[in-house]
Amino acid sequence: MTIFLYELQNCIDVSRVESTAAHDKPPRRRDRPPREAKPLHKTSPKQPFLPDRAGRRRAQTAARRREPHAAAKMVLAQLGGSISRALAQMSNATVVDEKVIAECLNEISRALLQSDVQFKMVRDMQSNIKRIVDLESLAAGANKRRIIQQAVFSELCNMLDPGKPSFTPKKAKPSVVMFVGLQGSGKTTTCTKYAYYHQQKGFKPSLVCADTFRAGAFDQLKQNATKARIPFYGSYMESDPVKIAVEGVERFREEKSDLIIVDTSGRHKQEAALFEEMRQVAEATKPDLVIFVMDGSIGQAAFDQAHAFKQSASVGAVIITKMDGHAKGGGALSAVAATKSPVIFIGTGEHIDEFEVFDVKPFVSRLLGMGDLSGLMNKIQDVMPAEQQPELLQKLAEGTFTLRILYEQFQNLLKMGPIGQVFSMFPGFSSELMPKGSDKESQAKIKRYMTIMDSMTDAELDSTNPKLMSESRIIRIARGSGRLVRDVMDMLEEYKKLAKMWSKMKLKIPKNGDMSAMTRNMNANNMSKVIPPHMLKQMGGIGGLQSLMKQFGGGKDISKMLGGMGDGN
Ligand SMILES: Nc1nc2c(ncn2[C@@H]2O[C@H](COP(=O)(O)OP(=O)(O)OP(=O)(O)O)[C@@H](O)[C@H]2O)c(=O)[nH]1
Repeated sequence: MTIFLYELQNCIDVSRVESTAAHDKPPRRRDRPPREAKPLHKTSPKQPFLPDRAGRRRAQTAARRREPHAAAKMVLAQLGGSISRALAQMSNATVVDEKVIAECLNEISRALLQSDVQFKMVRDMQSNIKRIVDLESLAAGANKRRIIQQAVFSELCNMLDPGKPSFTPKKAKPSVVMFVGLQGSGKTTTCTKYAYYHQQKGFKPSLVCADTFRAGAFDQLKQNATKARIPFYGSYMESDPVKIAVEGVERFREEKSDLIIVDTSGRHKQEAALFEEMRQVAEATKPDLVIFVMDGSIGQAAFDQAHAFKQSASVGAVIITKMDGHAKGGGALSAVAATKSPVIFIGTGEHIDEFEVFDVKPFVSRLLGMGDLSGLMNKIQDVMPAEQQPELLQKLAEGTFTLRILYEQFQNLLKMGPIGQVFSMFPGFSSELMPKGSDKESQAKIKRYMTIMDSMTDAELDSTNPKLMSESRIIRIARGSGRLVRDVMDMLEEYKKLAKMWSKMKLKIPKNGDMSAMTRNMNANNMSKVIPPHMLKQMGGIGGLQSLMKQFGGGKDISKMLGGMGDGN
């Protein structure tokens, strides 16, 4: 845990860097009539050409007209931050009376409205909370802040939960799932992620590319599907998406695929003809589920656009993409309201496995800065195989914090997903606290360190002797990894700091091998010595750390988290 905390704090320190990722999109087919300016949400790296200055100005004006409240867009993390602040301000008040509660609710409503949530939803939420928090009927001494926080929590959960689960595919029973969404929302990428997720669960998925609108769509799907070894169907020549969809579905039904995924063309709200095409594909393939893919940054326009899709195809579920880092996602609540369908997954990166099942309660809990400890524990247990844990503890207890251990922990940390998200799983933290871009920067830093370590010998990786790293070795490692000598020295400095921290932990492994006894000495005082001061401050000092550890369930769960060998395990 300390390693994770330490690495998390390193992420907060890093300065913002611009992403240089480029993704060129092939030009659209020439046989289509020319289209209007691209929608605002289209990611710039995918622009097929760079318009001249006048063209850019025209596009910007058009974009502003389409999204009048773009400036008011708030990132989801900011929404959580605003709500948490409103609640915190209320708890600072000496007496919680009607006026204080009204102010707090107004503050929360303002934050929700600014995050693109529909006015009616906000108004309903406000009156529901007022009903729950009826001051007169509350017993004296009741923790009003907690009751209000709980009410806000359950109201947000209600907003995100349409009350009916979506269709879920069953193994060995053929289902057709059709993906719809705006241009560039991440539909094609998400189709493959969805197929891959189910393939890992034992399904036999297949992909049909009925996107005949974007010239590169078939190649993109083909490439992704090939990498994931998922059968695909599409055509370079055929321009009728309905024909391709029907042929693809038939082919894969014959091949006994139990999850046939149909990718359709990207839409823009105004393009009525394309909406009609989507309706025809749905009519011809009779999907069991239509999934609306929405870019997490769509903002204010989310409700109307989701509503437009719902009207043209019977949307049964929503997937929100680009929720990694600081994606704007206030519209998620509106999309659920507009489609009356649940969010089932979120996309957390460009890679195939950067895809998470969406669970309403942990999500809202993180949003409100209440953390998601069970999610965090699951994540840690997922990435650190149980059989590795006792061995790691044993080594740490012996004071052998080697570079190899650090390398393995880096691997685990990267597997845990975007660091901002891991961060928000700690109660009291919000990913809002992290500077923009720091997620990418910290991941890049970890990968850089790992590249350096890849150029080390086994003896160097397993050594605990700091003197081993002589000048000549450092120069050799820098040359081998293509990095500067200074980079290697920086990495070694970080390693030394961590090694020192672990030596302060003074873990004692009892002779009888009872690891729980060892982890019991990880009390708040002990832990506070190894947590970087500004991180400790954010946690609310030793008191905050104590309550965090209590929430983990004391030594027992910490031992579970660290070693999976606590009492009764
Ligand atoms: N960071 C991040 N990028 C994503 C995510 N999902 C998709 N993308 C990226 O978003 C861009 C658009 O994705 P596509 O899958 O091509 O979008 P599309 O909706 O199929 O596009 P059209 O065919 O034009 O409709 C690509 O660069 C993807 O790599 C995500 O969850 N996180």
